[in-house]
Amino acid sequence: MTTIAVLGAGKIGEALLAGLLQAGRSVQELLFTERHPERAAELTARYGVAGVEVDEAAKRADVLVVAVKPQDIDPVLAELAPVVDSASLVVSLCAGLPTALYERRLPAGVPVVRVMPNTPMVVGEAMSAVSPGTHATPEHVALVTDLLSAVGQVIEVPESQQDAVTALSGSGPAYFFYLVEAMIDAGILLGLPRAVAEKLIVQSAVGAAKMLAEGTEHPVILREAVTSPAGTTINAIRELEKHGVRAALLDAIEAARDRSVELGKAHEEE
Ligand SMILES: NC(=O)C1=CN([C@@H]2O[C@H](COP(=O)(O)OP(=O)(O)OC[C@H]3O[C@@H](n4cnc5c(N)ncnc54)[C@H](OP(=O)(O)O)[C@@H]3O)[C@@H](O)[C@H]2O)C=CC1
Ligand SMILES: O=C(O)[C@@H]1CCC=N1
Repeated sequence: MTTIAVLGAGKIGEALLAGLLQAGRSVQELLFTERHPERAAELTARYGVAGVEVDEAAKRADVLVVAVKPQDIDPVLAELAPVVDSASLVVSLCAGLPTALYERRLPAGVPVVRVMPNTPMVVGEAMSAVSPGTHATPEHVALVTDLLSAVGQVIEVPESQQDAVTALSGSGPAYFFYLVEAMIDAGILLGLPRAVAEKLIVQSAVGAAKMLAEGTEHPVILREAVTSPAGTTINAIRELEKHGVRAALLDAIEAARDRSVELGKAHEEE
């Protein structure tokens, strides 16, 4: 039995707990820490998982998953430093934070694996990218990969690519939700009841995602197949091009990458 403690069970930490439970992990294999007792009580009531202090998490867990905001990392590392050693495995889900930061602040030899997951782990469809730090062995990577495979797909990338990964798949679900939200609004503009607009767009998204996931055709071919000569779709595409939606996406994702780099730089010291 591998015991996993989530340090900071906010949105992504809760998604991980929920996804692991959904995938068949027992509540005895999971722990979490939270700084507000009300939040801890809410999570325990919802999932049956125990909320503990950091020292107990370090004592009982094989894997310590850090899931606090990057801006909140300093006190977490200060709490972890006296209670972890090279037998622990620290997994960071934090955007921008390099494994080198953990290696500087924790005792020598503590293995660290940096992961960028995303929230679809609640439905077993996460995309997670893992990168080992200096002291993480292939076995550590395999353990983390195995853990995350229960809640979605996992790839290994060089740590130098993690800021780009964060901008693409870490934040990616938000871009799709944003587009869906805008398309539902378009349905309202055209006079459809909200519930009807939602059903039409959500099922279109599910269908399109399934076709993409099958991977038999390139996205361009799939789009062309919808775009009939002198039909409706090409009129919409012309408007999207006119409004620079493609360029906006390139700029948006580049900006997300830059923010990830900046979050890491905030801890570039010592
Ligand atoms: N949300 C997402 O889709 C993704 C997030 N991430 C990364 O995951 C991390 C968390 O993000 P997210 O879940 O969105 O953020 P949240 O703020 O929702 O979650 C962080 C949680 O950690 C708690 N916390 C903060 N400090 C401590 C501490 N010292 N001890 C225990 N708990 C603490 C926070 O409490 P409080 O509410 O009091 O601040 C909060 O509940 C970030 O680093 C982010 O980059 C990675 C991939 C995707
Ligand atoms: O917005 C954020 O900073 C986090 C990291 C990736 C997704 N959410």
